[in-house]
Amino acid sequence: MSALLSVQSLVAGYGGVAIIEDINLDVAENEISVIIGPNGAGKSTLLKTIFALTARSEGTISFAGKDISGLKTSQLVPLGISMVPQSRNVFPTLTVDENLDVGTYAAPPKDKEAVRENVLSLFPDLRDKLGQAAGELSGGQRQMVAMGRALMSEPKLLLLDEPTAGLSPAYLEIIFDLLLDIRKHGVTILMVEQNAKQALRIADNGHVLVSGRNFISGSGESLLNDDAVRRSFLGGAAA
Ligand SMILES: Nc1ncnc2c1ncn2[C@@H]1O[C@H](COP(=O)(O)OP(=O)(O)OP(=O)(O)O)[C@@H](O)[C@H]1O
Repeated sequence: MSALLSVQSLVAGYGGVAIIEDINLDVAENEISVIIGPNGAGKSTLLKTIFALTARSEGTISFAGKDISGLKTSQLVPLGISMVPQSRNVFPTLTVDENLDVGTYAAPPKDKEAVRENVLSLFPDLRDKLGQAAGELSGGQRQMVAMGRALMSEPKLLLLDEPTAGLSPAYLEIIFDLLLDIRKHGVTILMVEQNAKQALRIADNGHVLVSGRNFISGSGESLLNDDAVRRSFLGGAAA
């Protein structure tokens, strides 16, 4: 099957300095794909470049068979790409419902109410918080609002930057279970995660990045069982 997202020979960075030096990566439709690697490897920069928030200088990015390399973020959302950034990913003074509504601005759905119901069915905990300011919620609940907002544009591909950052182990499991539910709704997921072992356990495929380049890619299971990956990126312990 051809890839939903294909990144070829990507070079990108900030102010003319390349952070992504040469990245190749394919994400198949309806898979969960995880990017791991050391701090500063360029993982967030890769996601931001795919979502046109960081400047690409070389290489191509294709989505659903179309070259999207030159498109702006506002053009990517209607095509079916959405992103949840790592931090400051909700509007704290807006209510939960207003935050969800913001997610429809760039690509208004035909039936907003049906999409909202669909999103709330994934995050039932948010139902009795709809009128509350998002800034008053716990970290895990805020992450649900951010993911819900991103899903309001009905994306085919959801980019998530460290969805479990700063969350308790209990919430970490909740978020990973939610990702499996989101995938069941037909959404393909590409995420960056520091909780690499847990993420690889639910992932179809993983990509280890080092210094802006591919180090190794493979199925989640094969990376969990790879000695070099275990030693250098998973804390050494058996999977
Ligand atoms: N807006 C920016 N302007 C300039 N340099 C930046 C910017 N954002 C990130 N960088 C630099 O790019 C490099 C890669 O950062 P990036 O956040 O992509 O790494 P990462 O692999 O996601 O790291 P972490 O796991 O620590 O989040 C770092 O050296 C960082 O300082």
